[in-house]
Amino acid sequence: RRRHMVKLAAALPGPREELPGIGLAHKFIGDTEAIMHQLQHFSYECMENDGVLRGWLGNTLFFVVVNPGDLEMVLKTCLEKDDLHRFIRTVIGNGGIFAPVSIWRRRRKILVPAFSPKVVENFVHVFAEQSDKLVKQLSRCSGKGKFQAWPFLSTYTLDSVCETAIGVKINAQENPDSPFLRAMCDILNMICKRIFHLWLQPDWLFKILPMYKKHQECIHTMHNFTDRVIESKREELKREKESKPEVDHEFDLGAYKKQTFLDLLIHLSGGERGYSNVELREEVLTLTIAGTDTSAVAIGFTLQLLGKYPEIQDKVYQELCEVFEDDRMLVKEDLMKLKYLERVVKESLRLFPPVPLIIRKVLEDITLPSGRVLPAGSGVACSIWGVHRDPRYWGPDAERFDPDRFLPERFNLEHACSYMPFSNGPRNCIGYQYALMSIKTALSTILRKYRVIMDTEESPYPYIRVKIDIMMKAVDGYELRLERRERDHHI
Ligand code: HEM
Repeated sequence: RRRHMVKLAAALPGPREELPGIGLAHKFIGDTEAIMHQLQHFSYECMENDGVLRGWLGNTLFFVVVNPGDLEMVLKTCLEKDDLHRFIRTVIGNGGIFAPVSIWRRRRKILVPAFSPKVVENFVHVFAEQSDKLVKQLSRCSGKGKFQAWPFLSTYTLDSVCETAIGVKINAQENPDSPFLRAMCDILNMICKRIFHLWLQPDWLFKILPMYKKHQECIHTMHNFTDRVIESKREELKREKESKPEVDHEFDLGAYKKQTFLDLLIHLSGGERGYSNVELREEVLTLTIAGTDTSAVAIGFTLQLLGKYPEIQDKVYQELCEVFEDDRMLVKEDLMKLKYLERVVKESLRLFPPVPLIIRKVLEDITLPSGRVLPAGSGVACSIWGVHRDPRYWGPDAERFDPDRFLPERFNLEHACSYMPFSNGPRNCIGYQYALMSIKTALSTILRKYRVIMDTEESPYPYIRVKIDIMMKAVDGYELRLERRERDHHI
């Protein structure tokens, strides 16, 4: 099988920097900014090689793919996640996102109705309340020069996810030192180090390092917190059932409109005979991890882009003035009206996708629509960063920040996979509508109150230094300045 793999690999172009024996491993020893830079570099090299590039990492064979036709096939047929994801399983076990396909199928089926638009739009009031808190927190920094927006944005998304997923107000925005938040940040950082630093990968070695103790403490904190919430929810449901035995407990989405994901998962999986407490914890933690940093990153990049291009920010503000005639809280009907803001967010997700690449495993040889063959046993890195910036599909000004490319009359992509910040196919992001609502609510609330100021970008091609930290994040922690809008109480 290995000989077969080597033979097929040799038929495809590889990067110039490959060394015998170690392949490209020497290219990934730098910090997370250097690693992201390499990944971008391979994506561009991949574009030059007709959309597919191979590379060895030690003994493991990987392919980078940016051809949208090929990507569609990979995302449809290769559903198994790469082994690198095993490090995150120490926290979320078999939670949907990285679970083996055999477990994932059932869990996805249960999760789909919980994310139906009818359920998700009922969370908008949570996003609006949390955005209001965010704006209050930001007032401490407005008019006081540059500051890092990241701690404000990530606590906004964590508070929103915790309230909608488990119904608990953890108040991370007011208490950024909360043990759960600290544990989540620390564990994600350690997992990222393990993914990219080969020497931290063997379990036996990792267990004797000082980092291991902290790793276990973080897991304990996160599991303990979630377990307590689940136990109290079980008791609440039991009490409810005892007090109203005559009520029909059959599941009805309409009746559960105001419920959290935890309520929905208990009911959709079959109530007392459904998910065990461990399965519930795995699913809840998956949603927390999948939904927190991703949306915060998207808000951060969009704010920085608007700071760099004030004329685009003015247009967003204009639209906000038209939709909000006074200083009221956002309601779900407003979101549909914010069409320009939506184009801005989509364009920001195109140039700065929070998940810049997805890695899947090839279990059987596959022949791609472009004719290339990926051998069984290899890994495929689907480069979202690459496909979003390929001039072949986005034109010669592919790297220009131009929200109007999403105008219905201009947006006519040949391939669905040319734009896929939320991935594509059966394992795509289940939370994309939730994410867009949360992002638009936060941005519209911030931008009604404040003007974002950055050094304006002379070039139409925005440059932001980025690193890979599970998600792709700005190196500077989303540094910007805020200035209060003069007519803040009456827009
Ligand atoms: C801007 C924000 C977000 C981005 C860019 C994003 C991106 C992604 C991507 C690219 C994947 C697919 C990975 C793959 O194909 O292998 C994914 C999966 C997933 N996302 Fe998101 N996501 C975002 C927000 C959210 C939110 C808010 C939630 C939940 C509250 C969420 C829950 C999930 C889950 C559960 C999966 C796993 C789906 C499965 O394997 O069946 N995401 N996300």
